[in-house]
Amino acid sequence: MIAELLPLVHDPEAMRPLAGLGNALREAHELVMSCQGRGRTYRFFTASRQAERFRSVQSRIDSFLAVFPVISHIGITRRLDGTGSDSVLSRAHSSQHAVSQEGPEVFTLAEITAATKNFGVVIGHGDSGTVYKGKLRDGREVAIKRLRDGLRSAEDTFGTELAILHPVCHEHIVRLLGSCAEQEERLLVYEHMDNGTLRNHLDASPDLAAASWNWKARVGVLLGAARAIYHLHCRACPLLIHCNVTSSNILLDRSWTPRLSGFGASVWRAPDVDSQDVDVVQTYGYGDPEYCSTGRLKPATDLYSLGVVMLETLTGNQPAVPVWDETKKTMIDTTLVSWALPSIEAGQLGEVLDRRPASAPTARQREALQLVASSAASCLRLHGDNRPDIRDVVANLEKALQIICSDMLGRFGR
Ligand SMILES: Nc1ncnc2c1ncn2[C@@H]1O[C@H](COP(=O)(O)OP(=O)(O)OP(=O)(O)O)[C@@H](O)[C@H]1O
Repeated sequence: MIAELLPLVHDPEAMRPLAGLGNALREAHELVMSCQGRGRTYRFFTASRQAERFRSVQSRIDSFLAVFPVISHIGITRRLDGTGSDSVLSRAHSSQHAVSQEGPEVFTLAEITAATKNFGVVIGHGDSGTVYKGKLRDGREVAIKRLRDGLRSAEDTFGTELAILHPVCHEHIVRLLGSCAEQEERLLVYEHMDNGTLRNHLDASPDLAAASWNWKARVGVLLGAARAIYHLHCRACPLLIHCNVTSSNILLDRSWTPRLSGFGASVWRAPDVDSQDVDVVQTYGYGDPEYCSTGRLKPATDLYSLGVVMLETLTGNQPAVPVWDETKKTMIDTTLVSWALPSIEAGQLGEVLDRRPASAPTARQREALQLVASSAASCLRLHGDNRPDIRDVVANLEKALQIICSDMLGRFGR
């Protein structure tokens, strides 16, 4: 497979998904050479570190192999088209949100250490590592994810985000600017998002949430996230499934534009198949029950997680809700879906609606929020095939936002 991919490394249409393959192979070669002709004592003392480096480079090579079906699809399509210039990829690239024109920047550890003032300001923690604030020499503000040393999943995240996220360029998706892989360090450098995550804002105190976090803002954030997923499912090249849509992975930039992040578990969507056999660990509370029981991943898996995010945004609750258990006489956690969905399906949205944005929404606001709630309910259907297409979700959210905006115009004359 590698032999078939290599000639495409410099192909204008395939080079972006394959950016970094050459480096990964070179690193693997250097590792093999560094082990040869060494004495037993050297091998004894360096074995575990070398094994770790082998695992790391192998996971990066694996992530390139995952794109093989897409790349061969390009070749076949191009041969069938009999043209190199108007292939499927060229047409997709001509869309407004094209892929990035350059490969990821490679930073030295010294540059990263200087940018973060020796990893001085922590802005977040995730499963795969810690995120630091930084400022590059040219003045760009960045968020730098320092992946946890020695963690296999962290190595996977590094390879996957570089191969998958870097080529994606869209107004509602966080930009991955570059990386650093030096010594044991694996670092990813993103544009800095100044206004935190959707989760941060839903957790904010009632005063703050009421002031800055009205229904227009909330539906606008959902619409941005849905447009990002639409781009991944229907426009990106190659197509992608995000696999980890959560309210903590929806960040807000300086102008409060929502931007989807957290691509460490994402996968390329194989062309012409309904579902694919992929091992993905979903965040608790967001897991698609169909995927959990079948292990078959579909774009509809992202729709389920988006449905949970929509419920969080409507109710203000976390994906796990503490409720009183009468038989156990104690508080237990239940899922937000089982807590909120029955009320929504019974037409009683008001019972679960967050009261912080407005204790009594106007009739037009209620109409818009009902539209969002119905969309959420359809995303949360058990069978993926019964969930809507992401295009329908985008259309519903656009309509809901339009109703809220025209209601505001009518009331405030703005
Ligand atoms: N580009 C960014 N700008 C500002 N803050 C960020 C950025 N990226 C991440 N963060 C902050 O760091 C936190 C952890 O990041 P992230 O969720 O991407 O880490 P992770 O290890 O991939 O986590 P997980 O796998 O659990 O999603 C985020 O919740 C957010 O608060």
